[in-house]
Amino acid sequence: MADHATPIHPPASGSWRDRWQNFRIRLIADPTFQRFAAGFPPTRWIARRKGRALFDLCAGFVYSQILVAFVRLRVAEHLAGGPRPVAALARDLSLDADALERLLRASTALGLTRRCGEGVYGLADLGAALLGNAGVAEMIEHHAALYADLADPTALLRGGSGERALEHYWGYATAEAASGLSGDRVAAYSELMAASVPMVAEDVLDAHPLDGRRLLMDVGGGSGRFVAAALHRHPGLHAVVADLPSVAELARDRFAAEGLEGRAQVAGLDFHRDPLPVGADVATLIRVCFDHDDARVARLLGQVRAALAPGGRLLLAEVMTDAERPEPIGDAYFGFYLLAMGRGRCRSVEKLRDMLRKAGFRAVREVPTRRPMLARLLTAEV
Ligand SMILES: C[S@@+](CC[C@H](N)C(=O)[O-])C[C@H]1O[C@@H](n2cnc3c(N)ncnc32)[C@H](O)[C@@H]1O
Repeated sequence: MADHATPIHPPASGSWRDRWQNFRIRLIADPTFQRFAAGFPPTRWIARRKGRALFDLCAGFVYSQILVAFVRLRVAEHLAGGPRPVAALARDLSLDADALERLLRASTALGLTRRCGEGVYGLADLGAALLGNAGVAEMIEHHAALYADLADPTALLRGGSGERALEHYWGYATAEAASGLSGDRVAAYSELMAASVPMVAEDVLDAHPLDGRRLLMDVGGGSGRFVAAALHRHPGLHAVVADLPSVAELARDRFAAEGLEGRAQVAGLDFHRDPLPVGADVATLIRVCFDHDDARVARLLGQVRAALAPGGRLLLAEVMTDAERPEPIGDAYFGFYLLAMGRGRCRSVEKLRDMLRKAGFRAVREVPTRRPMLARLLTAEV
């Protein structure tokens, strides 16, 4: 590795911290030091931990594909009743017992299952967590499209050629006229969003109950699952979902099926082109802004502010990143997911706060949510 390594030069000047960092980096890149650190008792554990972290980075795609097999074969569901012998499970899954044991050993190493005795496996914490979460399983299946787009990551960074799988999947991201997207083009992503939004809805509505609010407008509200959750919690509340026409129809169907049609309306529109319905005293943008570039988000925030009634409040919830310290979900996962999709970026609280202020909102506040890795929440006043 070090034979091909580019020499690292210390900066001519800089703080002692920079000089120390540069010294460390040169040292770690040196193969002689690597060998020494791996054997020297005081540094051995650090070297092993870092080596393991680097190996996990190399092997991450294999781990993900083991997870896909685990989900597709519904292993967690088959172990929900308790530990089972491999042979019996193999019969249920129509899989060769050796192949299944290989999968179970791998999923045990990854914390999904545990070995309970010779040839017997049961669920471990991560496998059990999957059981209670249909949205995660759908997301794992959906990752097949992202996996295809990431096959050549440098081509992706260079802009690539031809339509990417995610670009096609999220038809609105790069469409010239998103309001023309047919029901077929929006069905898959709307279903995926409906499967994954309940946890976000719970966290947002727990962090910021809508007591005392009269009319909620959920902008980019998808097939209405967030609105349905809000209406079930707050019997005095009315709501409107503003989304693309074919998605708004899905929300209309949901409201009819859940007996909410008297309290929930839909507005089929393109929020980049058409005005939003006016008069709501609370608006929500749930997992919407990160799909779009800055200029469009700035315009959309201005539109939402103009549509809200005096005294109205906006709740903006999505994954946010840290301005100073890049982190895995916002910067690595969403950074590349949105790159494949063709639009959007994960923004920091500071960036969104600034955009909200520029759109005319005041008193922007972050309200802590239970699972910030799913969504952080900003509120802003008209
Ligand atoms: C990532 S989904 C989030 C859906 C929902 N808020 C949730 O969290 O499950 C983004 C939503 O924004 C809608 N959307 C995207 N571009 C739009 C546009 N130009 N006009 C109206 N809706 C749009 C999509 O149809 C989709 O339902």
